[in-house]
Amino acid sequence: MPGPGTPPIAHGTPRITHGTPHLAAAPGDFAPLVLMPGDPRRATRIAETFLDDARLVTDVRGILGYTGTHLGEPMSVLASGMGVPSVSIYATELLRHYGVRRIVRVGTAGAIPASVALRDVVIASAAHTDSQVARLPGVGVTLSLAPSPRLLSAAVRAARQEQPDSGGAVHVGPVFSTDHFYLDRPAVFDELERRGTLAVEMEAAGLYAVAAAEGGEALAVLTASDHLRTGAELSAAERETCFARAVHIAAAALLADSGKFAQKTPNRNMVP
Ligand SMILES: O=P(O)(O)O[C@H]1O[C@H](CO)[C@@H](O)[C@H]1O
Ligand SMILES: O=c1cc[nH]c(=O)[nH]1
Repeated sequence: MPGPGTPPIAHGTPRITHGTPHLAAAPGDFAPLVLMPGDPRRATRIAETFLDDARLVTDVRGILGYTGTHLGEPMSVLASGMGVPSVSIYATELLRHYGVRRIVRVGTAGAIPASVALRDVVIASAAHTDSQVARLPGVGVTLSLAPSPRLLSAAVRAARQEQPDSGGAVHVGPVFSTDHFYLDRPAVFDELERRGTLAVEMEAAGLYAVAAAEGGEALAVLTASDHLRTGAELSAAERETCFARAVHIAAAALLADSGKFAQKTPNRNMVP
């Protein structure tokens, strides 16, 4: 308990003595560029297949984080868990305390319109949401949650440069980040589809909101793992493996003009 005269520790601004409340990594353990899948097992797979010399840097709550290099550039991968609160915690701690500059989510999503097929990639140029994360408390403002323009254009460039036989289509457009995985709301999806929304998932809006608040750059590159209209879906095993194209595009976006992202000094709140 704080003694008399001890300033209270605000919720969300913990006094850090060892890592952060949710990451056990030491200062400097994360690279400035981070790939962020939802699933910890996907984080391990990305570390094994996309990073050279990857080492585990955190495993608190089973949320696995690794750092290595990709094409010679330091790069990390950290799982986000599911939903806006979870991704917001990890993105905030990375950007605020570990000197991270860019985070690209590599997630799965449910396709909404018939034009998006299973295994297609969706680059989220905006994130609609039913989460409170889009509200600026007290001032009556709803935020437009959008990715970093630089990462978005780099991802689109990388998708255009793919080999013609590399798989299904790559789409660019708005997605819906919802707090509800199981709520059956066909009318909501009809309205969103009319407004050009390509897919539903659960984290992009939270990531974009945190990046805006913390001054970082973010993007979400999603793979359609199921289709809301047809009910078609990938197996759990395929969900784990079919994201390679999305990760290639995401890594290319992270590396855009990355020369300027030499490892930053970790935030002074971080006591080793
Ligand atoms: O596969 P990930 O990245 O976890 O993304 C999607 O899968 C989870 C739901 O099954 C949610 O996190 C949703 O956003
Ligand atoms: O959040 C998600 C992810 C995949 N498919 C969905 O329908 N929702």
